[in-house]
Amino acid sequence: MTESETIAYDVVVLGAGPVGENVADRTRAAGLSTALVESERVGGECSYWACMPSKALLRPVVARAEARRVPGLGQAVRGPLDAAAVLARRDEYASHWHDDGQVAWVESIGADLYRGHGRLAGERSVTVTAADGTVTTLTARHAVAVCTGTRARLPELPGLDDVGPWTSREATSAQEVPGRLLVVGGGVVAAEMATVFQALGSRVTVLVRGTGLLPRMEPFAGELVAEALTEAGADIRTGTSVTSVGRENGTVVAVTDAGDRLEADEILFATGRAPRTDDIGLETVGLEPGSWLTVDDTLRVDGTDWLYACGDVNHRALLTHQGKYQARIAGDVIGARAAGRALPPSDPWGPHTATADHHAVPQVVFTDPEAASVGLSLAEAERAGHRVRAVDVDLTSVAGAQLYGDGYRGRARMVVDLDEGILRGVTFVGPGVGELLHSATVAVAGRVPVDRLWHAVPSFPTISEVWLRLLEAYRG
Ligand SMILES: Cc1cc2nc3c(=O)[nH]c(=O)nc-3n(C[C@H](O)[C@H](O)[C@H](O)COP(=O)(O)OP(=O)(O)OC[C@H]3O[C@@H](n4cnc5c(N)ncnc54)[C@H](O)[C@@H]3O)c2cc1C
Ligand SMILES: NC(=O)c1ccc[n+]([C@@H]2O[C@H](COP(=O)([O-])OP(=O)(O)OC[C@H]3O[C@@H](n4cnc5c(N)ncnc54)[C@H](O)[C@@H]3O)[C@@H](O)[C@H]2O)c1
Repeated sequence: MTESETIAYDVVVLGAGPVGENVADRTRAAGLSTALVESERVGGECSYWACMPSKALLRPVVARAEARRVPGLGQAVRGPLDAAAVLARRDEYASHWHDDGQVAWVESIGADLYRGHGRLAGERSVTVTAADGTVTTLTARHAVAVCTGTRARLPELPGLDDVGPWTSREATSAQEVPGRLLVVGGGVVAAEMATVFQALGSRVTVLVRGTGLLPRMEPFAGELVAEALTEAGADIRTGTSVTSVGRENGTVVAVTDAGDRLEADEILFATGRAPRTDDIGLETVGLEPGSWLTVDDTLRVDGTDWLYACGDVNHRALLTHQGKYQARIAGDVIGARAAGRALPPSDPWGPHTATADHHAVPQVVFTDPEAASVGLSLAEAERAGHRVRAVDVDLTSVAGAQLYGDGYRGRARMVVDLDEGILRGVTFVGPGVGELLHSATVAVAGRVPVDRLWHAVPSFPTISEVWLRLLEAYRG
């Protein structure tokens, strides 16, 4: 270890994923000197092993499926996908795993980038250990923001170390399509990656511990996605746990709790995320290494007046857009506090409060069909004690959906708060619904009265007419 200098900044941001970048952007906009510390690539998981490469892989899969449902066009796209071309386009969208473009952006906002592993070293202090062992100490006059994200969480399973399992990183950066792929898990990564590899030619088996896919959404979302995946040829087994794994002559062998022995070329564990806080010096500030960082609505870590945590690492909503929302708020809060401006004591929808994290988190799952939701599901709303009514509509009743593709299948639900006359949550499932979601997000975050929505007239013939069907069904 080579000791070097100590450099003082107004703000030090630990982790330059999408969230850390946005904190730095806002603190620079507030006129604060800002250091950004990154141990891997500027742009984080999202740019290289998550959102961008996964969506680049999914786009041709979904485009082909949609084209096949349009007579006159469908015949032209009967053939298989060109896997090499799909992977090559994915490489472009992952910037070939180089971060030069994002480094240039960091320079453009006037933040200083430090490459190396960052650790807290007591209050307002961060050490950065570079690849050559040089240690730089950064001190923060106003704030340190931890934005170190998550890594894939693997279960403890006999044989796992020897099998060379795929996580989301290997799946999103794969350079070859395995002949047979086992997917363990039933969440978003499992659903999206099963969709990709089934369409690229793998024989996919999905082992779901629970009762269905996408358990955080309304039940019909997972049901419709599973139905489509099954029709595409995937084998989805619910209520199934893996009890051991191994490799025999290069072949993955997984044994299930039912005693089944499944063989594959690769096995992907899409079993959730763990916070990257095990080696960031949390113990030096009285916090538990490896824990999620609990924050208040200004994104400040409980019990401190200088430490902030934004994005995946605070476990509020593991989504890029929501982490960036938190980053904008945290950056503005740090700027206001540094300038000595008091924040209004209680302004839930003001610029310094991450209220949407509790009420209006949107998410699109880019499968075929897409599943898109915002706010609370019916079960979540009931658990939260709201008096609600769910209104369901079959999307096939909408002319715009019929025109979108023959045999269109989809469903929508809005969860109405009967006491307040507003929407607690909305879910759409069907081809092309991802782009509809923001209308629902505006309605939920804006607490738009259901009666006023009656005057928001959707254009004919768009899929958005589902709003009219939902409101008609609600009025009865
Ligand atoms: C396969 C997959 C697909 C996804 N698709 C979507 C999607 O379509 N839409 C969506 O909204 N979300 C998606 N997500 C979730 C999204 O990737 C995360 O919510 C997002 O990346 C979180 O951003 P972050 O900046 O908090 O963390 P990260 O992106 O994980 O960035 C954290 C950064 O901190 C760095 N770091 C960590 N520890 C240290 C340290 N000690 N010192 C220095 N640097 C450190 C890391 O190297 C990394 O660059 C997906 C996730 C996965 C796994
Ligand atoms: N399009 C998007 O917005 C998008 C895409 C991918 C990921 N993400 C985000 O990334 C995060 C991570 O996604 P994910 O799918 O890894 O996590 P997840 O938490 O959504 O799903 C993990 C699944 O694995 C199961 N599981 C956990 N341990 C298991 C075990 N030992 N054996 C079998 N099953 C087990 C869980 O029951 C759960 O269904 C999510 O929060 C998600 O929102 C978002």
